[in-house]
Amino acid sequence: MPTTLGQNQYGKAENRVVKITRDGATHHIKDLNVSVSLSGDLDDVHHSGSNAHVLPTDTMKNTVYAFAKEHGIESPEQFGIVLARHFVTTRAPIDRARVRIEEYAWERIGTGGGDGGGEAGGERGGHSFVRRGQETRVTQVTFDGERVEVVSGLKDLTVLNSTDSEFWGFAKDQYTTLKEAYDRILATDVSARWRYGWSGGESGEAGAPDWNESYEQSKRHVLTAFAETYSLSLQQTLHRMGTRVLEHRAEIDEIRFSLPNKHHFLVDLAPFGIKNDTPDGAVYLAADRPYGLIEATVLRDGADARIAPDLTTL
Ligand SMILES: O=c1[nH]c(=O)c2[nH]c(=O)[nH]c2[nH]1
Repeated sequence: MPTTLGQNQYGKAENRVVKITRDGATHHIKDLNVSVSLSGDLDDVHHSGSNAHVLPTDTMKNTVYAFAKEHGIESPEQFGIVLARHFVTTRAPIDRARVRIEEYAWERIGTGGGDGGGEAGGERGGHSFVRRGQETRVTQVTFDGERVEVVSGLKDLTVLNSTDSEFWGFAKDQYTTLKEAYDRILATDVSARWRYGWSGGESGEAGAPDWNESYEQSKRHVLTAFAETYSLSLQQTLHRMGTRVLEHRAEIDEIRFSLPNKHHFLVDLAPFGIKNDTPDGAVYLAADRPYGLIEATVLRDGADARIAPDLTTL
């Protein structure tokens, strides 16, 4: 039966790279999960089994580790760009490379020395780390031989406002039982992806944003907007978070969020003769499912919407 080969790509997924850089007794750690995927003139391997155009995924794995040593890991974005350019520019049949990276953050364990976990972390603290429990930093670099596209962001950044959130005036039908809320908990695990306007210099990273600074500031603006918005819905909070990032970070053109609404239900303690809506606080049941899922993109005026709707695929 005649068939047509559709979109295809191949690569090595989830290369776990830990790089230690020694600066005397003070060590630095970078901990990444790197996934490479290549596409191009790969019809033959699917049709006839000829592997002439197939750089082994094992080689991709080796390249990731060799580049970590040779080029260093300044940021996940810089590392992804170097890798993506390498595969497209050195392999004629390959016309597109996509590199996805997650970064797991570590912080120093301070062991005395009085500096409470500063640079060296005390006498013996320069090589002891504890995993930072907050968010995971993510990036995706795509290179098609001409343009670099960088989409970065974060996931699993859990935040909660214990007041300044309402939800009322919503549409109602015969199945609506939700009570209007004038003072509720608003909590979510922020997943965000932002796309940079920069698309690569003639060579290397000329004119590229300061990736680490951009990440830290964007995260800060997301958190500040969450904390400072008096919320009438999670949708409104999402829009404020996106707008704030675009207002303050000129290098970003588009930002998308996926926000689970982590519902907290006031527990009915009336059967026990206990009033549970007192002004001095209340007890809630933190439900894990089902959850509302609020997703939207905020764009700089005139920018293209290029971040895929489903953030779980990124
Ligand atoms: O912020 C909210 N947005 C909704 O769309 C919604 N729907 C719902 O039941 N609760 C909420 N809360």
